[in-house]
Parts: sequence; structure tokens; C-alpha cells
Amino acid sequence: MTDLSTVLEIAGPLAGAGGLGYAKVRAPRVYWSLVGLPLTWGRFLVTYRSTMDVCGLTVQPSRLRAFVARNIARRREVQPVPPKIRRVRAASTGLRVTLRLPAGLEPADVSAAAGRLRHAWGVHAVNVVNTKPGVVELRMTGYDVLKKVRMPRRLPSGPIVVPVAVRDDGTAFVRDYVKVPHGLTLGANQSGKSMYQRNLITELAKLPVGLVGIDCKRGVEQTRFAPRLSALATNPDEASELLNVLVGEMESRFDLLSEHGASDLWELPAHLRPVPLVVLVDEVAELFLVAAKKDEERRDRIVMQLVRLAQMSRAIGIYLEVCGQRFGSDLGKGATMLRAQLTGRVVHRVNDKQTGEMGLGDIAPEAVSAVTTIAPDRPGVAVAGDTSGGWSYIRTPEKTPAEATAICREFAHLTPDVPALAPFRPAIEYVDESAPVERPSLVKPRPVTE
Ligand SMILES: Nc1ncnc2c1ncn2[C@@H]1O[C@H](COP(=O)(O)OP(=O)(O)OP(=O)(O)O)[C@@H](O)[C@H]1O
Repeated sequence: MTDLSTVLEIAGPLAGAGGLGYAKVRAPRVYWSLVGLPLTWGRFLVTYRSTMDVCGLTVQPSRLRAFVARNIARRREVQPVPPKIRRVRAASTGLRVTLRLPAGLEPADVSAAAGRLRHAWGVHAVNVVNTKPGVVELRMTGYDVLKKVRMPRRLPSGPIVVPVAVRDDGTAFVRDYVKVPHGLTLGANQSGKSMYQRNLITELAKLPVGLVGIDCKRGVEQTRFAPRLSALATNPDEASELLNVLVGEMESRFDLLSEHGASDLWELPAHLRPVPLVVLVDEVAELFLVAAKKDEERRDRIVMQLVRLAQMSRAIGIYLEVCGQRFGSDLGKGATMLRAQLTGRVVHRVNDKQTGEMGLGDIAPEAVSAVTTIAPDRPGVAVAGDTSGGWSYIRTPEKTPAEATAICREFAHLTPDVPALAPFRPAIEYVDESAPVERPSLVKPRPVTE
């Protein structure tokens, strides 16, 4: 429906002068499919060899090749060799080209030339992904996919994989809790952290997992997810008790694993497997804060429990998703130890380079400068790093708090029954819309003195 209306929207102006420019700005996706894709594909095929040559992505031919060219093919000049094109594929956001690299070129050479390739072929961006040894994929995007986010249709699958945002190469950014069990999201005020959490929680809500909220800002962020939460703590005392219970749950799950000779939750047969739990901590600094000396003991206990969970709970299916404005050693004892375990990093716009370093310096140092260039007028844009040193820009789709609440209500029936967490289950006030509502009768007016 949207696509049809977009086509109609551009059809008129296309007929007149300047129509293409209008379409390019107003409906970049449609413009790309109708105009940009055929043009870029043609330009790519026609100029491939010369472009690779001027961008420094060719090698000298082997002796055998040179011999064949001179003596059998009778060519006077022996051309340098570019990477071999294995496959060219059109995507809704751009063009994907798989290249086999000749001996002498490495993926880093192609990445270094990405900017030059982008200008040569007139596309919005070129990202280089090393898919296997000696093979790279050039992901060209025809327009700025982060401007108006639309999640791609094709998504990776797995037991707990949730799509959260779109990457700047047009692919989906997902949180895969089996591969990367714990995550950390950082960002300044108004940078888009809550929007990220909203997308994450609403996608998790659709899966058979338990969600545990710790929001020491009196629950202002997470209370709206209450229908789908198995537990919620809204102050440091409750958080401390809840973390104690989670550590107890972790220990009993380890007993279960050893009883059945399994080393991992996913090795257990489905009927014995406890439900995975995702613990969402909003504004982690609140857990580290101490107002008086007597709070220090509670703070140390909370941090110790979090570190224990982060170090051991992956195998038994308890995952941490921590969010905050900063996360450095200045938070207090145990902060850096905890941070080291949270390897899925997403950093939104930050106020200073140090915060970028806290989030990405230890896993993707090259991404630190990228995070400082995020414009304030683009909330929701973030840099996602991974432990292999790679990184990319991502942006979440917009989702209002009301939409998030509605999704949590819709999937409330999936909230698992975890007996240990029952005392922390948030009370929900349901508005039963089908129940008859007592209204004053319109037929028999009541006297005003009643
Ligand atoms: N992906 C996005 N696309 C468009 N707008 C966004 C996106 N993410 C966030 N915003 C907008 O930016 C503003 C701030 O977002 P959000 O509340 O998520 O930031 P925050 O980092 O949680 O802020 P705070 O720390 O002050 O609570 C909101 O008005 C929101 O609508």
C-alpha cells in the first residue's frame, strides 16, 4: 500500500521537468529501483576494469598469464589483473558484488579504496565485507538507508535472534544472544538509547523468553513494558534482591545441566530446557551510585552479582543487556570488569571522546572516531562494534512508547512462569474493554439534586 502510494507520488512529478530530482529526494527507494539500479549496474560493468585499476586494486599478471596473453592471444599489452567478479546481485537498497581477490590483494586494500569506488560509481556508500578467505563482498547502497529506516525483509534466524536496527549497508543489525550473550548500549542524553531499548524489548517480547527489568529511575522507562515483564526492580534495594534471586536461579540451572551431562542450555531436550531470561538494566550508573556510606555495601553486592552473572550465565541462558550514558572506571569498583564481559557494543552520539573509548576502545578502536562524528540532528544513529574489530553505523526504526506498550500487551501471554521471579512480577492494571461500563441512563434523566 505504501509502495503504491509512493509510486503514485512520484509518477506525476516524473512526467514534468525536474521529476527525477524530486523522486530522488522524496522516494529514494523507488528512485533507486527504477533509475539508480540500472544506471549503476551498467556503469559498474562498463567501467569495472578501469576503475579497479585507477583505484589501485589490480595486480601484475602471473608469468603464465603474461605468456598466454603475448604468445597465444597475440596481445601487445598485458593488462593488470583486477579481482574476479563472482556474482552481482541487486538489492532493494543497492548492489552486492562478490569478488575473488587475486594473490597480492587483501580485504584491507579494498576497504581502503571504498571511498574512491563510491565516487567512481556514484553510489551513496560502499561497504566491504570479508565473507571468506580471499573473497569480499562490496555492498553498495544507492541512497542513505539511515535517513528513513525500513527493516529489510530478509533477517538472520536463530533461537534468540532479534532484529533491532538497520546497518548503513542496508542489512539488518540483530542481537543474537547465543553468539553475543551480553550487550552494552551507551549514549548521551537524547541520543536514542530508549528508542533502541524499545525496539529490542518489543522484538524480544514476541519470542518465548522471560524479560527482567531493572530500572532504578523509578521505572519510568520500563514500567510501560510491564505486561510482558517477568520481574521489575525500580530502586537499588529491589535490584539487589532481584539480582540475588537471579544468581540463585543461575546456580539451580547449573545443577540441572550437570544432572543431565549438558554443558549448555541448548543441549538440553526442549521439555527440560528452562526458559532463557534477558535482564535489561536501564541507566547502569544508578546501580553504582552511593548517597551514604551505608549504601556502599549494597553497591558492592550489586556489582559483584552482575559480574558473576556476566561471567557465567551465558551457558544457562541468562543474558544481560545494560544501558547507560557512560561506563568507565569512574563509576566505581568492578565497573571495568563488568564492561569487559559485555561484548555486544552499541554506542550512540556521545558528548566526549572518552565515552566513545569506554564503549568501543577495547573492541573496535577504529570505531571511536566514527562515534564522535554522529550528528546531533540524527538521533538513533549509533556505531555497533563487534569483537572481531569490525563496526558499522546503525539506526533503529522509530517506535512510539504507545506502540511498544501495545506490543507488550499483545504478547503478554508469552510471559513465562518463573517461580523464583514471581515476587518481582509487576502488577498490571488491565482495562477490560469488553466489560460493560456503567453509564448514566439517557432515557431516565437523574435530577440534578441527586
Ligand atoms: N531511530 C530514531 N529515529 C528517529 N528519531 C529518533 C530515533 N531514536 C530516537 N529518536 C528521537 O530522539 C529523541 C531522543 O530519543 P531517546 O528518548 O530514545 O533518547 P535517550 O538517549 O533515551 O534520551 P535520555 O537519555 O534523555 O532518556 C526522541 O524524540 C526520539 O523520538
